[in-house]
Parts: sequence; C-alpha cells; structure tokens
Amino acid sequence: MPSHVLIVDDDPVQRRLLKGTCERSGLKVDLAEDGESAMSMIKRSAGGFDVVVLDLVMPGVGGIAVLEWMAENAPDIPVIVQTGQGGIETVVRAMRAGAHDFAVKPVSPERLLLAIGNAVRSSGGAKGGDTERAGGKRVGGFDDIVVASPAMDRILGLARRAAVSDIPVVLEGESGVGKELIAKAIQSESARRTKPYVTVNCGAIPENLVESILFGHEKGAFTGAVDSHMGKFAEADQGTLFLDEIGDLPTDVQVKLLRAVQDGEIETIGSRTKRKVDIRLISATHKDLIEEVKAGRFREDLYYRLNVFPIHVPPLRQRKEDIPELARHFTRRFAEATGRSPTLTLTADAMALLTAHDWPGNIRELENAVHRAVVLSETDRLTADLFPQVSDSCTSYRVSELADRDRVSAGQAARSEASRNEAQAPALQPEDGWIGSAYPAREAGPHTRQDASAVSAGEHPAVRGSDMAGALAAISPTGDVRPLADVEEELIRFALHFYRGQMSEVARRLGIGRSTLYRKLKDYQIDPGDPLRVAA
Ligand SMILES: Nc1ncnc2c1ncn2[C@@H]1O[C@H](COP(=O)(O)OP(=O)(O)OP(=O)(O)O)[C@@H](O)[C@H]1O
Repeated sequence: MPSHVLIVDDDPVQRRLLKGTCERSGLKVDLAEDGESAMSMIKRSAGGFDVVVLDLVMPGVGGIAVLEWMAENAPDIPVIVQTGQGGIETVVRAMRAGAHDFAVKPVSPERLLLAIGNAVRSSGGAKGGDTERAGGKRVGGFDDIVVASPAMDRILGLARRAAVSDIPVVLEGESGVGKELIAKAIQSESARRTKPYVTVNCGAIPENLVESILFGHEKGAFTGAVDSHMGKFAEADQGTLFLDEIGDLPTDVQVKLLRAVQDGEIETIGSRTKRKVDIRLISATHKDLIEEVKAGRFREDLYYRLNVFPIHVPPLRQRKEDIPELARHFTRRFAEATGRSPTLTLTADAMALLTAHDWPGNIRELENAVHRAVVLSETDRLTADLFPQVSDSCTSYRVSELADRDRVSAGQAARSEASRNEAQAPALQPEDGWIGSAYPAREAGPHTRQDASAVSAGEHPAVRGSDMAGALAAISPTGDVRPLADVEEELIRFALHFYRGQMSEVARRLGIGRSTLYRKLKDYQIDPGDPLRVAA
C-alpha cells in the first residue's frame, strides 16, 4: 500500500506542486488548506496518514499550533515542516514543537521525497511506497549512509556513479563529514566488492615508514627490516586501496605513488624487480588539495592523476536537514548497542538544540554527543540536558543574536555564559529577560542565573541597582504607573521567550487558556516566533 501524505498549505499553487511531486512517486495524497482543516482531517482519519507536510505560516491556526496539537493528539505521525530561507530560529522552534524534519522553501522534489521516505521509515510505518530505496541492503554500502539533504543526496548520486567504474576518486571535506563511509560504500557497490579493501591513513604513519608501508620492503632492505613486508599496494591487488589524508603524504613518496598510479607498477624497497598491481584508488583529504599544489606541498601531476573524479562532501552545518535524521539514527544505533530500550527517543527540545548547533567536528561530533547522551540517560527520553556541550554553544549563539538585535553591548553578551549544569534549563540570561522596550524586565526563577551587575542603558531607576530580578517595571519613564495593557503585553512577550515559544506552557504559566493567549497575541501583534521584536 502506498504511503499516505497530508499536505497542509494555504497556497494553492504550492499545494498543487507538492501533490504532483508526491503522486508521481506513487504516494497517496490528501490536501488541507489551513491548520484547522488539517487537524480535523487527522482526527477523522484515525491514524490513516503516514506523514504530514506542513506549512508554518498560514492564516488562522498556524503551523506551530498544528504541531503542538499533533504532539498531543497524533504523536506518531511524523511532520515535515516547510520553512523560509535561512530561518534557523524557525527551524528550532518547529523542532521544539515536535517536527520530525524540515525542508527549506522552495522545497525541491528530491528533498521532499527524501524527507518523506525518511519520515515513513523512521516512524516504522513504511507501506512500501516508491520513496523506499530499491535494492537489497549491503553492509557498508550506500544504505548505511543516512541522508536527508539534497546536497548529500547529490553527493551520493555522484558516488554511486563512481562506484560502477574504476575511476580514481578524491573525497574532499572537513574531518568527520563521512568521507571514509562514502569510500567504503563506493567499494562495496563496485565490481571489486568481493576483493580486498585496504585502507591507509597517510597522516598517521611516521614519515620514514610511509614508503615501506605503502610499497613493502624486502628482508634486510634497511636497518631493522628483519622480515619482508608486503605493503598496502600489494595487499590491495585486484581490489581497492583507500588512501586517507592523502594531502599528508611526503613529497618523495608522492613520486613513487605517481609511478604506481601511472604505470600500475610498484617497486618494493630492496627489490630489483617491479611488480604489476591492479588497484582501484580512492583518496580522501581534509585539506584543499589545489591549495597544497599551489603551495608546492603536493605534486601537480599526481593531483591530476588522482583527482579524476572529485567529490566534495559539505560540512554538517551546510546541510542541517541531515541533523534530525542522523540524530535519530545514532540514537537507535547506540540504544541497541548499549542494550537500552528500543523506544529511546530524543525529546523535541533536544532535537531543536542539536539542529541549531553548528557541529565543527561534523557527524563524528554528533555521533559522540548522542552516544554520550544514550549512556547517561536514565529514562527512555534523551533530553536537552544530556547535551551540555551543545547547550553551551547554542547559548552563546542565541545571546549574541539577541545582543545584536537589542543592541546590548558586546560586554554584556560576553558575560552571558551558561554553566554546563544549567544546560537543561532554557538558556536565558538576565540580559535576555528584557524585551527590547524601555522597560528591561529581569527574569528569575529556577531556570536562570542572576547578574545584578548587568544593567541596561535604558533601565528605569525603579529597577536599576535593586534586586528586582523577575519584576516588570511598574513605572514609566515619565514617573507614572504604566498602563495594564503595556505590562500585559510585555509579560506575554517575555513568557514566550522564556518558554521558547511553547504555547501550552506559556498559557499554563500565565494562567490563561490557549485560545485567550492566541487572541492576545493577535491583539498585541506579537509574533510568537520572534516575541522580542517590538513593532517600529
Ligand atoms: N551520512 C552518515 N550516516 C551515518 N553515519 C555517518 C554519516 N556520515 C558520517 N557518519 C559517521 O560519522 C563518523 C565519521 O565519519 P567518517 O570517518 O567517514 O568521516 P571522515 O570525513 O572520513 O573523517 P576524517 O577526515 O576525520 O577521517 C563515522 O563513525 C561514520 O560512520
């Protein structure tokens, strides 16, 4: 049975386009033009949808409200939200509200189908739609590579094409982006898959041993050569040789490598004869090889020999769509490996945190962070506090953004560094508490740290210098009591920021119903996604 998709979008053109893409891939599609009808269709279908593709900005009930409703009423249906360009804040808000994945508008057909395929697979509700990848699973093959972004999908498309020939491939990209995984996939899907696959990390071998390790040596060829050694090229004969960190190869060894690649012959140290080898070469480097050539550290002739089919693997921060899928993948993997419950899942807050992070160590860093969290978790939920390193860096991201937005001085922003142990709390600082108006409200409560020295330039005398954390200014700059509506507006904005846009929590804490909250947002023209912004 094909997978059943509900597309929720107020734009009829967009609805038609997305529907066409899905139907051409054999999916069954229903359409909703607003949040309200989406919720009633989901209610009526009683679990009939496998996935929902949801626009966030719609008149009436918006996407975030639908997400929140689904978190309570249809938590098993994965939701893919459509977001505007570069809106990482929106993405974070949607993930926090329980979105499974996001796609940046205009959503390309490939991205949409990938996201739907992943969502259906990970919710375990695959009914065999055409978005499922064809072909049997091969260990170490492309099926082991988690992909959700179009960028990565294109890379894997290239790698698949390279796999069917013997063309030399160079994989370039930062450390931890998955170069080795792709190299292995190319090998395991190539005609040489049953032949040897030999890997060498050129950067990890002492310089004086590189030549011997690659090409081997005869007994007695040099002091200490007590036995003959075969060498990686000979080991990989008929198969594939993966040369990792090729940019670290000493220049004299580069000459020998060039000869081996050019003539298919190797010269074992101490041997008078040459040996023919038949090798498929895959190389990888975190360096920019052309820059190495320009700097004279890498031979140009070797560069052109090796770099026949270059593949650049982008860093994770440039393909954030991959983060949720990778995080879920690692959670499942480590849950299984450590004997934890297979129902171990990441909370929406944790997912939002991971998605916002820039991952300088790329997928390896994400993998390690999830591993650590799985080991530390005591329940079957991986919460944000299990990712303290990530929380810290996200705090600085948010604070610096707020500092910019509200023109808070750099000094103030620098003071705002959250402690690791407070990572589970909403990462707010005293400066965050004020809402960009003339009345800087300090927030307090168990979630935050106090900093009495942080006094904003526009702070009212009633607040300045006193321990007024958590108070809103009651007196206006003219010395009069502020209108109730002003204070209410300020409090709502603050609460939305404090609870990171979680409507149910905000309504509960303010002691009002959700519909009242929505009405007030409308009255005060507050954007729940950007509550600190004050209308000009
Ligand atoms: N798309 C992916 N899906 C699943 N796991 C991945 C993916 N990409 C990378 N990984 C995992 O992330 C880790 C780092 O990947 P890998 O070693 O291939 O990166 P690399 O670019 O070769 O790094 P380095 O340059 O440091 O050797 C590995 O454990 C790998 O299995």
